[in-house]
Amino acid sequence: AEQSPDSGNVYTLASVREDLVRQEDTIIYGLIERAKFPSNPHTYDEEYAQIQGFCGSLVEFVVKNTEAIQAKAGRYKNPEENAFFPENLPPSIVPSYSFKQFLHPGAASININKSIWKMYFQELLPLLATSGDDGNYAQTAANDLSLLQAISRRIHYGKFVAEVKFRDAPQDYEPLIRAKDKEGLMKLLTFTSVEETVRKRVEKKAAVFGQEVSLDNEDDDEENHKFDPSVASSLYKNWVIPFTKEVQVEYLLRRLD
Ligand SMILES: O=C(O)C(=O)C[C@]1(C(=O)O)C=C[C@@H](O)C=C1
Repeated sequence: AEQSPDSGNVYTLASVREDLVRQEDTIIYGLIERAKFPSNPHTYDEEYAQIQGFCGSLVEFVVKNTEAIQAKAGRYKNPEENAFFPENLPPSIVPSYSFKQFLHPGAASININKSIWKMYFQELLPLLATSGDDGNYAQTAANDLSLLQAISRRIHYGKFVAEVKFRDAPQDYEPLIRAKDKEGLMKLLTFTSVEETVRKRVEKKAAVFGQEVSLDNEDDDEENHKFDPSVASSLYKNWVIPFTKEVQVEYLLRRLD
């Protein structure tokens, strides 16, 4: 297709919302994959891990080392990605793609993965995983990481949502930014009906994607889900949407620097 001179503007409110909808699928599959394993407490227990030359739990070991490999392979060159342990990540060793400079440079300093990490282990996992131990600690940690990454990517995508909203109505945002009016910004960027639609769709997707599929119609079992669909809507209602909004406010506060 022919590129218009304005094709630097690849993001619109419709396109970022479409992207958020697609990211729901990734998060829900991530929930299904993590729910496949029981709680497996040894994955998170520093005393149990006893890894030579490493201080921390098995999940920290897997996340830190996987992030280091992915950093070398260029993952964090993409402004949509934010590491959980950004300190001391090795540089990329692969040729770099030139990503569109869409965000204000202040975006790079926003990383709320510490809050996401805490929410994930303290709030989400107890709702999602049945208690038990099946020994699959490494697999459990790997599934934790891919779900954490999907949630983090979704939440930090708020930077793009905020930039689009700012460009669409700078006259509304600028006075609030100058006044550092967090509450006013929060109100201006909120669309309650959109949030409700998101929550309902996520719950429906969780029920549909988590269904047992059988070829015999009689056997279709609406009750037997791979995880409780209300966990997905709670995740969005209590954490994903509020964190996405927090990222938007943080981004906007830096937008005129
Ligand atoms: O769609 C938007 O406008 C967003 O900012 C995203 C989002 C969300 O996290 O789903 C957050 C705030 C809005 O109130 C509605 C939805």
